[in-house]
Amino acid sequence: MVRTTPVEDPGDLFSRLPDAAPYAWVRRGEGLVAWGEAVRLDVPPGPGRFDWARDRLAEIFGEAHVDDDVTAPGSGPVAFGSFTFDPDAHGSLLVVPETILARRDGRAWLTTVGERRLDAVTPLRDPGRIRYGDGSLTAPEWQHAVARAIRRIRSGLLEKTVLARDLNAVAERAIDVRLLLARLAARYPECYTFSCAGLVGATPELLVRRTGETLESLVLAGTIARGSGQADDMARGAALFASEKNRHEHACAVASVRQALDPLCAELKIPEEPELLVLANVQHLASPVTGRLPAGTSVLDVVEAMHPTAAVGGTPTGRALDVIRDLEGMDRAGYAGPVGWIDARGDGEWGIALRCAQIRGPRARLFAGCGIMGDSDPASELAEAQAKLRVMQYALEG
Ligand SMILES: C=C(O[C@H]1C=CC=C(C(=O)O)[C@@H]1O)C(=O)O
Repeated sequence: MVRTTPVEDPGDLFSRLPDAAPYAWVRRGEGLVAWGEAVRLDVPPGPGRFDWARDRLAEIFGEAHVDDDVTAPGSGPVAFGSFTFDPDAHGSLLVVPETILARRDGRAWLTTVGERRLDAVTPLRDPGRIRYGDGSLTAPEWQHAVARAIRRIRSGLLEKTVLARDLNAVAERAIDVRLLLARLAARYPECYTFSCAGLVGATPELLVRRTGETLESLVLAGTIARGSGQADDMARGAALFASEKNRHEHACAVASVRQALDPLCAELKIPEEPELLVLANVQHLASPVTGRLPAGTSVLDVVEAMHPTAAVGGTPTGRALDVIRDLEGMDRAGYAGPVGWIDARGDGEWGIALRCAQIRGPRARLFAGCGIMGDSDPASELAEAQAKLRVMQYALEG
């Protein structure tokens, strides 16, 4: 029994979360937060994982008795999900939460699955001092891996790959995900602040939003650090635009999205030139994409067609993934995989899980990666990865 009813404006969505493992997808104060587990699906690895997930969800949603007084994208039953980057890895999952609180376009609603329970909102807990340790590779080892990838690109084997690194953190006390969400949303309002089964972050990259027949996506690739003032910032933004390396890196990502969406969309609009997306830590080249989908195409069909884009894989995809497997030296788990939500109509929003960490009790595993081209410089890529890691370091430390 699923019931959705309109509610008064709840204010800050995160402040309504009880101290349970929360689910969230929020940008500029709008989106969905949720808690409790009515249904949990562990998605079996393999090439058919998105089809399996879509079909199992359709069965589950089909069996529900739904009483929905709102009928908007995200009303009625919703599943949050996170898919591993590697289709053959375990760990992809979908959860239909028991309680969902949402706000969108001036409307707010509450969805409950089963009996309505009142969960007490406890005060946020500080995790205390954070200590960091190397992840799978030390910084010099990772730079070495980047140098090897550059050599393979220069030999003509591939055009682009994306190498990531991880960083381990341990707090004095269990990490309260709600605190991370609040800090991320305040500092990165342009990004999608997300939480799903311990994978928490603020990603600037929208893989796909499906609203009826309308598709939206935001392709990102090409990065430069923020400047020390407005003039410096603008000069850096202009340098990013003029950088052949970054424009080429961005063009690879756009081409991969075009290739994935062309067969799916009746209309597809991709601007000729990227624009600049300025975040608190870095600036990116960004291409907003829109398209029209045939009726009946679920958001998960689009996710399946798009993952992995060249923003997190490379060009050509197969060879780039071989290089990642060979040189990165780690399991990406949910990092760089699709994360988001889907409702019973097939509408939903999915991002690429970037600027994120996997949280387990007092431990966090932070991730960041960089597009590697033939003219990349390993030391600059390391600095870029460090700037991207700062997102979650800030969330942990405040
Ligand atoms: C792989 C990441 O970023 C991607 C998205 C935007 C810009 C990127 C870059 O310039 O390298 C990456 O392609 C990451 O943040 O871990």
